[in-house]
Amino acid sequence: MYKIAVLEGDYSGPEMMEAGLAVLKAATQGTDFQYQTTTYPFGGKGIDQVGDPLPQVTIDGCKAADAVLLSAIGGPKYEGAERTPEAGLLGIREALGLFANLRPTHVTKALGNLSPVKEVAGVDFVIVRELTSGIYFGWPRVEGTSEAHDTATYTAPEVERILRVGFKMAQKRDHHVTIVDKANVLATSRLWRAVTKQVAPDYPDVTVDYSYVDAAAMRIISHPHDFDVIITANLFGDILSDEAAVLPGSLGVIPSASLGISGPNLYEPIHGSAPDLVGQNKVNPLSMINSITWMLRQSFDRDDIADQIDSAVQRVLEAGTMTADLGGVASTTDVTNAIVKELEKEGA
Ligand SMILES: NC(=O)C1=CN([C@@H]2O[C@H](COP(=O)(O)OP(=O)(O)OC[C@H]3O[C@@H](n4cnc5c(N)ncnc54)[C@H](O)[C@@H]3O)[C@@H](O)[C@H]2O)C=CC1
Ligand SMILES: CC(C)CC(=O)C(=O)O
Ligand SMILES: [Mg+2]
Repeated sequence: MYKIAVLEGDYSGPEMMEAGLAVLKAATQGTDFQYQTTTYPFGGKGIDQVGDPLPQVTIDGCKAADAVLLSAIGGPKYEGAERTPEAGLLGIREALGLFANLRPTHVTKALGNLSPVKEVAGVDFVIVRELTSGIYFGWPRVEGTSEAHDTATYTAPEVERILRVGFKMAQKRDHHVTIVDKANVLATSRLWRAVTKQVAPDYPDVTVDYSYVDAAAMRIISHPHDFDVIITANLFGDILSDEAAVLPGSLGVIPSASLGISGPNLYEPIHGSAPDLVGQNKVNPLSMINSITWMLRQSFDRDDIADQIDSAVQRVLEAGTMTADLGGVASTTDVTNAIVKELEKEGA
């Protein structure tokens, strides 16, 4: 019996988690995939329930699980809290040692026509984002009214381990890595380049190029077919992955996987808690559903079940059942129920 830790999120987060778990249940019904979910207090819910966005019970429960599913946290109610939901999010990534965050941009046939950008069908790249260091974690941090400080820090081993994740991934894809940095300004970026030059010879079948982050931001939209694996620092990966989400038409379809050295992986949509959509049955559940298929493949080696969900999703999109962010008129539950129905047809 696999153990899945569930962190259900704030604002629109729980609606997405409910949709994702309904699809997981339908897809695994009648199979030998046995699992139990346990929900832990986390983020804004952690603050509301026990006064802490990341209580110890949640860290312990996640560490003991086989995989963690997380739906986005945060929102207006928690702005200015002493310990914010976002601090809890950074904390769980650190506590589980999840240093590699994989964020794919894959424009399938069904999504190709929905993009505001031209000729994007077939675009397929992955952003490999360093997740537990850089400016989001650097010290000192000084919060002030007349002056404030954030510190960007990287050590060579931190850079090396994320580079190796990206290079190995490129070996299984199109053998092309782009390092995105700001080496014309930042010392940390120059360290990334120096470490890349040491690591790259271990992967002779992979071509490496470098792009400053400002130019990369433009090329992701103007020449998205140029990329295969982008490896980049925490802050740049956060920003560029939201930008890249424009290519398949919406943030609401992009999943992510966060991997560590050992212990459970964590799967979550890349976007936030969409407070503007809360309670309206409008949020796109596909980013959560796609996160769950990734979990089935990566943590449980169940490509068979993941493939069934993926094809059910494609059929539902091709039939035009989609939420407003993709230009449709369907609700969250319409999309979820349509996917469940497709899965039930397969199982029948
Ligand atoms: N992993 C996490 O838990 C993350 C949490 N956040 C937090 O989320 C809160 C809201 O942040 P925002 O800047 O508003 O970003 P957001 O990603 O929640 O929303 C940005 C825009 O995208 C739309 N959107 C996002 N997900 C969608 C979906 N599945 N379907 C349809 N539309 C969707 C929203 O409606 C909004 O218009 C903040 O407190 C932020 O700190 C932000 C990013 C990641
Ligand atoms: C909310 C932040 C802490 C992180 C973020 O935006 C992300 O991981 O995408
Ligand atoms: Mg983000």
